[in-house]
Amino acid sequence: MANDDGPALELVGLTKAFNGTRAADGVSLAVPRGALLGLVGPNGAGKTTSISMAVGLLRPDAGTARVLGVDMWSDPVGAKRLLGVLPDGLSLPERLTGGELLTHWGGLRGLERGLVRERAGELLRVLELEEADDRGVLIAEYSTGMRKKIGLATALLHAPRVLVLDEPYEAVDPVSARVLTAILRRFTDGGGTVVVSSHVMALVEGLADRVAIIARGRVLADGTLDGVRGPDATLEDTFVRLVGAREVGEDELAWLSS
Ligand SMILES: Nc1ncnc2c1ncn2[C@@H]1O[C@H](COP(=O)(O)OP(=O)(O)OP(=O)(O)O)[C@@H](O)[C@H]1O
Repeated sequence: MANDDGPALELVGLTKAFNGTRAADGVSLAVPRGALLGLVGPNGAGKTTSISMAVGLLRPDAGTARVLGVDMWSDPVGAKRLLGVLPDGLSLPERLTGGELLTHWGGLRGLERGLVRERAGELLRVLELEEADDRGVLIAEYSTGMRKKIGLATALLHAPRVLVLDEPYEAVDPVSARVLTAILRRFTDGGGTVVVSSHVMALVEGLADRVAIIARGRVLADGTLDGVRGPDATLEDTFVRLVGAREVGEDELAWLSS
């Protein structure tokens, strides 16, 4: 059973090595209820690995995750019921339309058919996928941004309490990005909790109230946006200071300007 207090999502010492190298090295985070947390880090930092372990897609070597107090690895069904996930590189059934996917997904989630029809129609409309659906466009024909949006719709369909979205804004046009932000705000206003990974610092600054910076498989900073970046710095300044910036030397890639 979900508990009534404590964090919405807890990552506890999550560790995973690939070929002897630790992609996540004791990642611990507590995301309070109602928070919108931005998870940022450079390429290869371990964001996707940590998220995948947190949502039950990748078995950790050590550590665990709890969703509203429900342990992901001892009660995966209970934990996943509370969770909506947009994974990295989501694979979708290409021969279905968006509407068919949502109908199928709702059935798998054990939702009543009428409710699925209602919610699916609303999600397709709000995410501006309705017109393509009316024309019978298959997911195989979707653009990258449309794939993100239908993935998000599957994450929302069962009205989860915690959303974990890996790069949800990637390839999404500015109008759809606004819709996505409005959906996430409504979700947190209603007491839901969101974790969003992103490379775009300005986006995280405008969206999140909490931030965690991860690099080389470790959490370097975690807290409120103001607490992490300080009163005078931007999130990007803080990120570069903690992660370290690489300058391109004058003699490097010289052949590009010859
Ligand atoms: N299945 C895998 N097999 C081997 N190595 C992996 C695997 N998945 C991830 N890695 C390695 O683990 C490290 C962390 O990768 P991860 O995808 O978690 O980083 P990330 O922070 O999500 O990066 P990006 O921002 O580039 O998406 C990288 O060095 C990556 O090469």
